[in-house]
Amino acid sequence: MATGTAEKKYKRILLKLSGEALTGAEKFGIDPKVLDRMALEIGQLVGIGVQVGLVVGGGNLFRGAALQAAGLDRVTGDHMGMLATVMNALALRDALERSNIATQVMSSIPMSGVVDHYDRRKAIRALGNGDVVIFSAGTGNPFFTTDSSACLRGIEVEADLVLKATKVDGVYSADPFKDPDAVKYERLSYDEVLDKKLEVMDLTAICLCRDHNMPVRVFEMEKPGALLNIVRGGQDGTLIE
Ligand SMILES: Nc1ncnc2c1ncn2[C@@H]1O[C@H](COP(=O)(O)OP(=O)(O)O)[C@@H](O)[C@H]1O
Ligand SMILES: O=c1ccn([C@@H]2O[C@H](COP(=O)(O)OP(=O)(O)O)[C@@H](O)[C@H]2O)c(=O)[nH]1
Repeated sequence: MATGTAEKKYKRILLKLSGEALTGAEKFGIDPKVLDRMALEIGQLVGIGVQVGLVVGGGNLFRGAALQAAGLDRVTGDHMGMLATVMNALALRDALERSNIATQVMSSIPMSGVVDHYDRRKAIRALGNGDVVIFSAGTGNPFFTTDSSACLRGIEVEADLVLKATKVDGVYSADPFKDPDAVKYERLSYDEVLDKKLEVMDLTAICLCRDHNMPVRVFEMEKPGALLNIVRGGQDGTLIE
């Protein structure tokens, strides 16, 4: 029953991977071992017939805010950050295709000859054909984050769920890296995240999801099997809805 519906709760997901996660054991850039592990986990989803859209961050290479702090113009820094996400997307496509998973990269910033320009209808068609689609270059606009682009693309392609893979195993009452007494939530409403200013995801992204009823699950990518478990209906991490 390779593609049986009983094996999965969600038909189409939008998975957001943080750029920083790609660094793995390396000091900078991209750790090929992390790419291979992600390809393996994503391949398991494709194997049970889940349609997978991906958004990858760029924080392992450049972040606009950090470049601004170093003296660069903010918009230039954000352009560099968005280009960084395209590099990560190319690396991820390479790893997925080496694992025989058909993958397309689309960019919000036209980049003829390198990747296709984002086209919602083409993306939906590719997802329907079982290809993984990586949405790169964020929203194409400065002052946004890849959390927002993940939610935006997830809503546009009518995904059933946005999954935010991160370093922590869910949303806590405070940043668990800073507050050892922070308590994990199993479930939160969008308004609770906004009212409590929980910073696991940027608030623009949460507002967008609230306005379009897009559920978000925040989970720990390093936890083996968590991703597959979630698409089968498991409760890893925190659900925001
Ligand atoms: N209330 C909270 N619950 C969980 N994580 C939080 C919270 N507030 C801040 N964080 C931080 O948010 C990070 C997750 O965001 P993510 O986008 O993956 O990281 P980055 O900071 O690299 O963009 C976690 O690693 C955690 O340190
Ligand atoms: O729509 C977008 C998405 C991203 N970025 C820039 O790209 C960088 C990398 O994205 P992000 O910080 O979201 O990556 P992550 O934290 O997930 O690695 C950001 O810091 C921004 O500078 C942007 O300007 N517009």
